[in-house]
Amino acid sequence: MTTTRTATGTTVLQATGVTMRFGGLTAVRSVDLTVNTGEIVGLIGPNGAGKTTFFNCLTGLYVPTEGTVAYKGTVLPPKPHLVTQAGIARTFQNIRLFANMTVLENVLVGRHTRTKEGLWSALLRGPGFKKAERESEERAMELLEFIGLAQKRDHLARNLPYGDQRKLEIARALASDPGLLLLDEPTAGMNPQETRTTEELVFAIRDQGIAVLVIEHDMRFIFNLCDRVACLVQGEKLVEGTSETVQSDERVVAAYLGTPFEGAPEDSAIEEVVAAEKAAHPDGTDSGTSTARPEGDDQ
Ligand SMILES: Nc1ncnc2c1ncn2[C@@H]1O[C@H](COP(=O)(O)OP(=O)(O)OP(=O)(O)O)[C@@H](O)[C@H]1O
Repeated sequence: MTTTRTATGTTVLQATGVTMRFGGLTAVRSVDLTVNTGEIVGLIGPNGAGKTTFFNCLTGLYVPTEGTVAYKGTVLPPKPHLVTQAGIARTFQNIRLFANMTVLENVLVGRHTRTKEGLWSALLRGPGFKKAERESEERAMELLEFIGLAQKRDHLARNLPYGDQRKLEIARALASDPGLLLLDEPTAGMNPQETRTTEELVFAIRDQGIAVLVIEHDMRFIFNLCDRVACLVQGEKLVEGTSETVQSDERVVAAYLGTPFEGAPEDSAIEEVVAAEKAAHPDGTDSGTSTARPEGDDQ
């Protein structure tokens, strides 16, 4: 697979002031984000930062409390099928395949937004329907070739190894011929080899002219892959920039590692206490300051 970059250019996705409240909880607060053609953009942030909620706002699963989502300059109505029809496809954090359908059938399901034949045409199986069916199957097979699952077209989805199931989800998303693909933790649960293959696959998707926005916790994957990275913390966009900028930003490091709480003793104070304890108990007997969990404390 090639990893040649295509030129970045026009704006594909423009999210403006997206806010999502659940009762008293603001899961996403006034987030702006753009993705341009030819780009792979990463969305990172600690657990509960609002990444998936933001994806759900982009794809019409949630109606944002405030803000707009535009695709190629047109503001999208918050309805998943209209968002897909417009040109945005996604995968989910947890695999959502049709387990008892074949690999090919799963991809064909993803084609339905691009087939124009209606109910009567399908029931009567007229020439128009048969032609559309043939074209859909050809496109589905092209996609299976692309992701390397053509040989397994007749396998049931549930019998595929985990890494192949994740690939199949991506093929199904690509079946709607999107201009923007949203990937929610595509490497979750993968071994390093599978992660590397996924990285190559995402580059290849980008090289086909599809912009990509990806949520991921694997920082090595994100920083290798992305042209730009945005970091959400507690629903707000904390930092956005190149991989180099974001990975060296102290606020991002602090958000992941946790900032010291107010009033926490400084390192020098801790060292003083430890030294005093050692002096009082040079033989190493119990100092009473052990950090071991007390028996029966299972918090
Ligand atoms: N449908 C919902 N109703 C109420 N609260 C929700 C709902 N969906 C998400 N939340 C809350 O919104 C916040 C953001 O959750 P979200 O799943 O978007 O975070 P995330 O960054 O994707 O986390 P993770 O990395 O763990 O997947 C969390 O506090 C979560 O509990």
